[in-house]
Amino acid sequence: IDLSVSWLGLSMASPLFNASGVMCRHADELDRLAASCAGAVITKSCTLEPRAGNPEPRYAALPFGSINSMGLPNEGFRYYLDYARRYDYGRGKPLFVSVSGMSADETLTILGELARLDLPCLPEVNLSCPNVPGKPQTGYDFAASAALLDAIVRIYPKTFGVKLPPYFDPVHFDMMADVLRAYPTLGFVTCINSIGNALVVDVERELALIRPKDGLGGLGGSYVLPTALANVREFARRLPDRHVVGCGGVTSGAEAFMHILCGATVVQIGTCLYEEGPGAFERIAAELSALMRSKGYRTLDAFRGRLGTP
Ligand SMILES: C=Cc1c(C(=O)O)[nH]c(=O)[nH]c1=O
Repeated sequence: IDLSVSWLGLSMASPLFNASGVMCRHADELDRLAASCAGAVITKSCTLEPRAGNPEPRYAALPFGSINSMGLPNEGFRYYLDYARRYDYGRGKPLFVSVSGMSADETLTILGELARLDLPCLPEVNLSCPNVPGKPQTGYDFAASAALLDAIVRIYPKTFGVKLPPYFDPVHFDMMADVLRAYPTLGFVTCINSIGNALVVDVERELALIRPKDGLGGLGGSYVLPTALANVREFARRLPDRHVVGCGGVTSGAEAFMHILCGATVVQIGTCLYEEGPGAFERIAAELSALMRSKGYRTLDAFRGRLGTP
């Protein structure tokens, strides 16, 4: 069974890696991911300046996933560019740098610096952070997304990707795909970010579970799997010459299989990684491999994007 993936000039021994935000804020965490069975590594979304993020409690594990309103805590883009400079690309694990400036200008400044360094890492531009009070999710504003992408391709000449929020209406799939299709250097779209502004209640204490935004936070984990799969399949259909990175609700080999069957090239793992630790990569890869064997598939290409309709 061959779980390898070659895409965007990269080669990965496993299609699984971390979702930005989980186990990737500090260099030691990133090194731990690089030493794990993950096929790649992506950094926590970065801003121009370091951020402490939102007041705690800001993360809670739930029966079927998680809720978070971290508020973009990160060490600042220079820290991650420095990590990207020192990273050992020779070990065959691609590095992705997630960028989520507090403004379009911040994002452009960060990408300009990244372009100047001309490193093998790829940017994943976050259009979907739901947890910075007062900061809208760019991905839900199609004109703002197009304007940002227009500016990005002027200052960043190489391949990049975007992290999208979940959409819930075919018209929105059409509109966002029309925006993204206009940028030939947009090599991948990551679907999905957390489902924003959910509210989880502690009945006994009669309190919201997390503090920021009076309890509103992004939902992750099994709760979001069906929405994630729909977004993966709908964008893979609309952007057949780009890659879709699946993200959302992967806790097992079967769910990784679902994402790839829906068209994902590779798959990110967030909540499950946060709760289980990096051993999740080995376990899920082994489960995926066993499932493929039972179905007679030897490679991911044998079933990628082949979901049918009854
Ligand atoms: C980058 C901020 C994000 C955060 C956060 O830092 O609160 N949480 C998410 O679920 N998705 C994000 O994109």
